[in-house]
Amino acid sequence: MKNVVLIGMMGCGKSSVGRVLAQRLGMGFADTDQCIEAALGRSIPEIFATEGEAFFRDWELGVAEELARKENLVIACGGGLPTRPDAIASLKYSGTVIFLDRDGEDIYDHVSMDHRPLGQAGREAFLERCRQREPVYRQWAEHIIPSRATAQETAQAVLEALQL
Ligand SMILES: Nc1ncnc2c1ncn2[C@@H]1O[C@H](COP(=O)(O)OP(=O)(O)OP(=O)(O)O)[C@@H](O)[C@H]1O
Ligand SMILES: O=C(O)C1=C[C@@H](O)[C@@H](O)[C@H](O)C1
Ligand SMILES: [Mg+2]
Repeated sequence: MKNVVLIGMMGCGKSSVGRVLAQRLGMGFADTDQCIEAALGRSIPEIFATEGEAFFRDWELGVAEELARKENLVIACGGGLPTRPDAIASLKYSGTVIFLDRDGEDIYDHVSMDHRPLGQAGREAFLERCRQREPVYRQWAEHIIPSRATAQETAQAVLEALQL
């Protein structure tokens, strides 16, 4: 089976929905953020603080290319992965890309930004990043699924969109 690739803003629910989806589909689960943290033995905030964003994005590309060679996976992408066209292009080639569309205000007001280095410049900066990213997510997505219910309900909506 082709991969199912989840994209969307940080905190929209890719990791939580992805885990539920993988279980429901009997597929494996991979999370690009976790792959990078495991490979480097450091947390995302540490990586951003010591190496910077460009270094992280290069790793993200490498992980995307590696996962794209596999199949039968639900892949939760890092929120910024689609800002590198080469990274999301390789994953799109490997599967179906789903944009989990959750309102930026809802995310900022309810999701902790403690471990999200690019979420720490305040509410307006976060919402501006959402506005910049939205067309990018839309451009790559085959399906756009509102992510405003529980992870289970959002996973169910993804299954229906995939007709699975
Ligand atoms: N559809 C949803 N509606 C409301 N809250 C949700 C939804 N899906 C997940 N959540 C909650 O939002 C938080 C962020 O979810 P999650 O970590 O899955 O986001 P993410 O998209 O993987 O973020 P990141 O890009 O930073 O890895 C979690 O606390 C999760 O329980
Ligand atoms: O949206 C982003 O740029 C990010 C989202 C997270 O998944 C992590 O990849 C990291 O915090 C950066
Ligand atoms: Mg995640």
